[in-house]
Order: sequence, then C-alpha cells, then structure tokens
Amino acid sequence: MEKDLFLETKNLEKAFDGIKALDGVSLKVYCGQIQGLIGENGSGKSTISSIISGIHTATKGEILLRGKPYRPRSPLDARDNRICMIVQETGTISGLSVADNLFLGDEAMFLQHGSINRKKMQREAEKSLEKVGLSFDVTAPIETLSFETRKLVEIARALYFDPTLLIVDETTTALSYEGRSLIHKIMRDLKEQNKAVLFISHDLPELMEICDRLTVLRDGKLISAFRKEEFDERLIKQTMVGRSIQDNFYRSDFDASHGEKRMMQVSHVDAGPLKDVTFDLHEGEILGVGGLSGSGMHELGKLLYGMLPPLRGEVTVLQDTKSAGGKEIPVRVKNIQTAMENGIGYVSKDRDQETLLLNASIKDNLVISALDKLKTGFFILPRAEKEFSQKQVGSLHIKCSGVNQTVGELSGGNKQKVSFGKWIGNQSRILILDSPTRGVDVGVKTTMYQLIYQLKKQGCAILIISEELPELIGMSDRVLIMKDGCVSMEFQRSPELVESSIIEYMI
Ligand SMILES: Nc1ncnc2c1ncn2[C@@H]1O[C@H](COP(=O)(O)OP(=O)(O)OP(=O)(O)O)[C@@H](O)[C@H]1O
Repeated sequence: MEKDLFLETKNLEKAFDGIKALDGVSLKVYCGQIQGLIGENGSGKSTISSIISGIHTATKGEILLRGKPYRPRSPLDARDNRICMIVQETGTISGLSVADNLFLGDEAMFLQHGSINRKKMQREAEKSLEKVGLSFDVTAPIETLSFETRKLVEIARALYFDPTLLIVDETTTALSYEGRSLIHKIMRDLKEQNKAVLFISHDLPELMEICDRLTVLRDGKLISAFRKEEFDERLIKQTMVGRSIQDNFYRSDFDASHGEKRMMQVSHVDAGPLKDVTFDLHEGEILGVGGLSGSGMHELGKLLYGMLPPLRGEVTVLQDTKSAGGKEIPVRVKNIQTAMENGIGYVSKDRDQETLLLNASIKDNLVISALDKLKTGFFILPRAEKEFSQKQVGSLHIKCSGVNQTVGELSGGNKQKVSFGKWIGNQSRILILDSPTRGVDVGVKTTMYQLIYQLKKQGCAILIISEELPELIGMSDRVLIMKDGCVSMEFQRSPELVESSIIEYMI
C-alpha cells in the first residue's frame, strides 16, 4: 500500500432510481494533503462524499480505508472511523439548542446515574466552539443563529471528534470573508498534523490556492486528476465542462447609469442589527451590498422582503399608477405579503429553509411566484405551467429527470438554480438576490449574470447581497458596504474599483 494513502474508492457506482450519479469513480485520498474536488452541478461530488461519510451507500464498487474494506452504515459509523463531513446544506436541526446539536446522537457521553449531565455537556459545547473562535450561549435554540454561524457550529462539531479525514462540501461560499479564512486555516492545520482533507468548491482560484491535488468529475465520472504543479485554470475549467469557456463572466461595460425613478426607499431604518439605514433603489439599477458576517447585510435582504419588521423608520415601494397621473404612490412593506403584492422577489441565502419547497416538484416551485402571470381568465392551464417551468429548466441548465422531479432530490447547485429561476421571469419589478450564485458552477454563473443584466436593461431594480467582492464589483452600478449594521461606504461602478479599496470599509 502507498505510504500515507488513507482512503481509496474503486469503481464506485451510485444510482438513484436507475439514474447514475456516480459511474466507476476510483479516487485516492492521502494523509498530509488537501485534495480538491470540482465539477459542474450534479456531477457527483456530494454523492461520493456522502458515501464515504456514511450518508448514502454505494450501488457497486468498494472503498478501502488504510487498505481494508470500509462500508460505513451511518455518519456515526464513519465518524468512529475518523471521517467527518460538513455538508453543503444546513446540517443542524432547528428546535434543538446549540449544545444538543453539537452532541446529537452522542448524549451517552454525558450519562451520569441514568440521566444526562447537562452542565457537563454545555461545558464541552463551549470548549468545542472556542476551537473555532466562537463564544456564545450554547443553550440558545440553534435557529436563533445566522446561517453562517450554524455552519461554524457544524465545523466545531466535526473537529471535536478529531477526524483523520475531514470532508468540506461547498461550505466556503456560505461563509463570509472571515469565515472563509477560518476554514482555510483549519484545513491547513489538519494538513500540518498529517490529516487528510477532501475539499469541494466551485471557486477554482480558492481550490488552486489551498489544494495539493485536484480531481475533476463530470457526469459521475472521474475525468482527470491534477497535481499542484500541473494546475492551470483554463485547462481545469475546460476539463470540467468539456468545452472552453470564457474567463470573465461579469458584465464588461462601466456604464453605471440607470433610470431616475425610485422603486424602493429605505429611510432611517433600525431593525435587528441594522442601524439608521437609508438608501434608494432605482429603476434599472443593480445595487450591490457587501460586508463581513456581522455587518447586517443578510438582514437587510430580509428587511426589504418584509421578513424583518423595522423598529424605526420605514421601507416603501414606490408604485406609479396611471390613475394618479404617473405620480409616485409610496406603499409600506409591512410583511412578505405586501412585498409580493408589490412585485418584490427574494432569493434567500438559506434556500432550503426560506425559498424552496423541498418536497414539491421543480415545476411547483418555479410557478408558485408566477401564478398571476400564467393565469388565463380565472384559470391556470397545466400546459402554461409546464411550458413556463420547462423554459426555466432549459435556460438555467437545471440538471433533472424532468420538471416533475422533487426539488429535494437535486444537487445543491441545481436547487440554487430553481431558487433563482422562481423569481426570474415572473415579472418581479424589484429583485432582492442574497448570494444568488452560491454553489453554482462557472458555466451557469455566466447565464445567471446575463439574465440579471437583461433584467436591469428591462428596468427591473435589483439588489445583490454577496460575500464575493468580485461579483459585486463585476455586476453592480453602485456598491454599498455595510459594517456593524450601518452603511459604511458607497462606491460607483468604475474600472478603478478594486477589492483592496473596498475591504478597509468592511473591517
Ligand atoms: N436523493 C437523491 N435522489 C435522486 N437523485 C439524487 C439524489 N441525490 C443526488 N441525486 C442526483 O445525483 C446527481 C449528482 O448529485 P450531486 O449532489 O452528487 O452533485 P454535485 O456534483 O455535488 O453538485 P453541486 O455542485 O450542485 O452540489 C444529480 O443528478 C442529482 O440530482
């Protein structure tokens, strides 16, 4: 056996209802290395990771762990073999406390005289959070934490059990600038300790920086593996999609002009962490919003969609009606219903909890926000629903068996496309897009950016909230930077605008 070889898959296959998600994958994972995994959405990255970490079982093939057959029956079984995974979606359970989530399934560790020693469990929970630089009330319900902090709790849980192989599935795009740096450090530390890391990401520059080796999957097959000295961005992208793709997928113009008309007005709002936030969003404008994790930028999205009530100030949509002679009529956004009635669409960062109906079909998810548009008289013809959803599936390249497939069965990136497609094409006048391209592969990102730009040209007002500064710089007419709940700086689109000039207003 090769020195330092920790795990090896041999001709691994996995089929879901007869459809092959993995097709003969032979992969090697070494101690003391960070192994990257890249591939288009639906190429099988999460499937192979889930098999290694005991979530799914393989249909065919075998896995060897330090040269011995390994077939985990559950994630707990995998963990007993020192393999832990941080999943792409939310891996914590609402309704339970932070401490309960950290030790779910391991309560026996704290049994004393027939009952759980809660104090001990809480102390251990605090210790495990400290390892990832967190400190807060571990008795609090997990749903009171932000999406990012929940992810960090998952990382703390994985590290508590001292894994020899840590699998990180598309987690970094869910994290802010600081969260990313933290997980990069954790991976490098594990490598230093001669542990193994399997790292899945769609961010190729990030993979090229962090990884020692990089494996490319396409349609469930292992296409190629590169050693660090062979890394070549263009070649890897080409290997991934099977054709050459353009390097720059953002808009190329520097014309920051937009309509004069205000579509939305936020005046002196205090809400959650937000303090005295004031700005206007105009017709045909793409307004970018960036910041660090505690900056309040994600709460801003919820505020605009009526999910977070203001304590002070107000959020209004400006409607102009012909009956009022084209005059602007301000309508207050009080809740989600008023937001929707006034043409606001919202793609949440937490797509599984807040945007998608996971047990419903792709078609139902896509048409739900476009019912008015699809109505003929009082009725919605099934043919219109099908045509509408097939069009979205085609233009966003949603990989599925058909529009009737359940959304919960899709890969992470394909779910994100449904979440995006739900609001695009339903004639929303105002779109609030929180991390719209999270987990989406490079090929489809291009399509998404083109759609966003077309909507701008059609007069739609768009607010993009993103952790990715290149995305904000590349797409926005104007960028607002948030810090500690306030808008700390505003930038106009220009060829001179670069990441380094923005970062100082975030920190
Ligand atoms: N539970 C399931 N039921 C049916 N099909 C599934 C299920 N889980 C995954 N699949 C299918 O398996 C294929 C591979 O999915 P997988 O999640 O491994 O892709 P991925 O490479 O991780 O994609 P992404 O980059 O979008 O996360 C997809 O076509 C997906 O729809």
